Amino acid sequence: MKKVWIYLENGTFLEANSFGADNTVVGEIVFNTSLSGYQEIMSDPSYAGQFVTFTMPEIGNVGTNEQDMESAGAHAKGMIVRKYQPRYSNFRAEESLDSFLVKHNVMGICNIDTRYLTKMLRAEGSMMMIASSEISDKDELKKILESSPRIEDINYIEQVSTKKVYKHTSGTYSSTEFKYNEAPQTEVKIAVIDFGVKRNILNELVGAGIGVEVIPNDFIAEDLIQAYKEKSIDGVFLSNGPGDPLVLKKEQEQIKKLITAKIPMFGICLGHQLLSISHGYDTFKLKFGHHGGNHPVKNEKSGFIEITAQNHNYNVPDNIVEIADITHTNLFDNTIEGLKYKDSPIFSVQHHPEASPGPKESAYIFSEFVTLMKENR
Ligand SMILES: NC(=O)CC[C@H](N)C(=O)O
Repeated sequence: MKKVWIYLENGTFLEANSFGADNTVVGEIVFNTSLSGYQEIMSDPSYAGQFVTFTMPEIGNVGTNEQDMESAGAHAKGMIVRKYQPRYSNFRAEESLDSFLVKHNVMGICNIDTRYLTKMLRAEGSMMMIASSEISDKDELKKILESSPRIEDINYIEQVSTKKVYKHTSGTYSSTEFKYNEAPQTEVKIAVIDFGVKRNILNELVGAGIGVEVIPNDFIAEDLIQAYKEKSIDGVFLSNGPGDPLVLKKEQEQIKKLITAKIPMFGICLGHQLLSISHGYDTFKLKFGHHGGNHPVKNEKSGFIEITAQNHNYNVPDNIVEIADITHTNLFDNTIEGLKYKDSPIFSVQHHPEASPGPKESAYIFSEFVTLMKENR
């Protein structure tokens, strides 16, 4: 097998084997504890700029297929796994994970102690790293890493947002019939602002009876306010997306105008963070973030515990309770997972109700958005 070398900013230097694309790449290393869904994770645009360490020890055994893509490409810088399994076996598989990574120019790093890496990241926090299938010299890798921009210095949204407006019409995916369900009758219409949206969010919105038009990140608030006044949209959805939400100044300015216009809004993950920042409450960085498919979240309204899919490094601050009610709380670390703003038709969640990969028990949230829009029509 080909060799690969990785160097982390805390001085850790390791040799491992590589699959997927050959390259020399700098990114932020995080760990993900999901047991399944490696393809959905690699094609989730929110991972742009990051290396994902999988705690699941064997990866690759179900191959990859077109239906499970969360976007048109694979956006993570690389994946780090204990064991890469080249022999895949699944009736939906179309190609191996190796050729999938080559096609999307993403590095695969294997035969590495991912438990050691995960424990280190848990103790020291997410950090920058470099991986190379070409350079084996530690000092040279260190030099490149130190002269490269950090994740918070790069605007990854520009790379992953759509360049043109489009309508999304596909409904939710049936995991018993292995096909997309027919979209129900449209009850309300929205504009989805694409910061790197996952396809399954669009599927769930459509599946809840929402007409969906996806627009680029460089949207103009006045156009949406006009569309809302003319009743050609009933609300706005703010998507998930990569990187540090604090760097997205242009987007925050536009969102502030939508808040003032009292347009019904719903945000997931990065969208949730941008709503907080645009209300004047800046996000902070968690030590190692939440990336996995088993995070218990308490629904503060019903009292029920939902097991959720998560993928974020940043969080909204506790003092946002001055202007919003907490609707959901993470039971791993008590951080805020969901908000309903007190005087406006706006709510948002930090976790991923669309799952994909992960449990689907938070999917009711999409119907709550429909109710909110109907109530404010
Ligand atoms: N999935 C997302 O939208 C992630 C949001 C943001 N990039 C974070 O890491 O917190």
